[in-house]
Amino acid sequence: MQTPADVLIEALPYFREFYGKIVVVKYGGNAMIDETLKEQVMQDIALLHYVGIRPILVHGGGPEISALMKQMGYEPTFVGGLRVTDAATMEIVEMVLAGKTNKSIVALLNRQGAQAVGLSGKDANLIVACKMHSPKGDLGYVGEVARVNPGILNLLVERGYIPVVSSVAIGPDGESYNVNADHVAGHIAAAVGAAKLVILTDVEGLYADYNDKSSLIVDMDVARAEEMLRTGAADRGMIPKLEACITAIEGGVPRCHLIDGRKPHALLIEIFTDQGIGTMVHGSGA
Ligand SMILES: Nc1ncnc2c1ncn2[C@@H]1O[C@H](COP(=O)(O)OP(=O)(O)O)[C@@H](O)[C@H]1O
Ligand SMILES: CC(=O)N[C@@H](CCC(=O)OP(=O)(O)O)C(=O)O
Repeated sequence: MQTPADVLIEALPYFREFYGKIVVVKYGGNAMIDETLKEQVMQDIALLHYVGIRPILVHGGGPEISALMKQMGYEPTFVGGLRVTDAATMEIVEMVLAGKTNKSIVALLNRQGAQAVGLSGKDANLIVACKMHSPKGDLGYVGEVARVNPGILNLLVERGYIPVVSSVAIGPDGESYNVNADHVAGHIAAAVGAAKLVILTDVEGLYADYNDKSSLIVDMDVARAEEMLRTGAADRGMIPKLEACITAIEGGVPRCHLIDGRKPHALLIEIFTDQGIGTMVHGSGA
């Protein structure tokens, strides 16, 4: 029978491995809706901070954007997991993500004793984007990351603040772009040299076959992630997540994880226990 001390001792090698390192956490979608879970995620992030890890939180908020769009009489449309974003939708996206969602996460983290600072990709030109030209059609103001200027993030984490980043980016002429939050997380993880990218989502992890829940992939390399994108085995919301893992790993991040944000304290289980959780993506041969 494991005692509380055993649990802490099991975590010791992980405290040591990640002490002083940056861990980028992507939090979004449906895992963000439940208030109890939300509070637990904030506790986990505060805990990372208090054991000397430097977390950066990148958040989404797709369901909240869709809810406000519907309230305002617009019908949300997605192509390949990305929201078709006309000018009116872009305004709603910015109001929700950079406004309400970002500030509510900051407030929740600060209630856990952290010093969180909310940023959008516009602050200090953190995320510069250009229009995404998708082969699937014109997505309007959907952006792809052209450049990350991580200076502000490094400054904040060195001073003990927890950056909370929304995925609204700035274009070359100062215009706003709606960038998928998974894509932003992948680019930020690469730009800051994170030790890990952890993406919390609303499934156990990546299934080889989504219709077969016994096909959870525990561990895979980038080549297999690319293959799953090519064959369509990962579709809808999983597409940007796998793309984010590939971007991060190609940018030097050793490991990325897709984990179940509906599971209480999934983040702590992933980082501090031997068992791990969800799907780990790593470089070829790692
Ligand atoms: N092979 C797969 N394994 C797991 N999930 C998949 C797969 N293919 C598609 N999906 C879908 O991806 C979704 C996760 O993406 P999304 O809903 O955008 O997450 P979030 O809202 O957390 O950003 C899952 O709920 C599932 O419907
Ligand atoms: C282009 C695009 O799709 N942008 C996303 C941005 C928010 C997001 O990514 O939220 P989740 O992480 O909750 O899905 C959107 O408009 O929904």
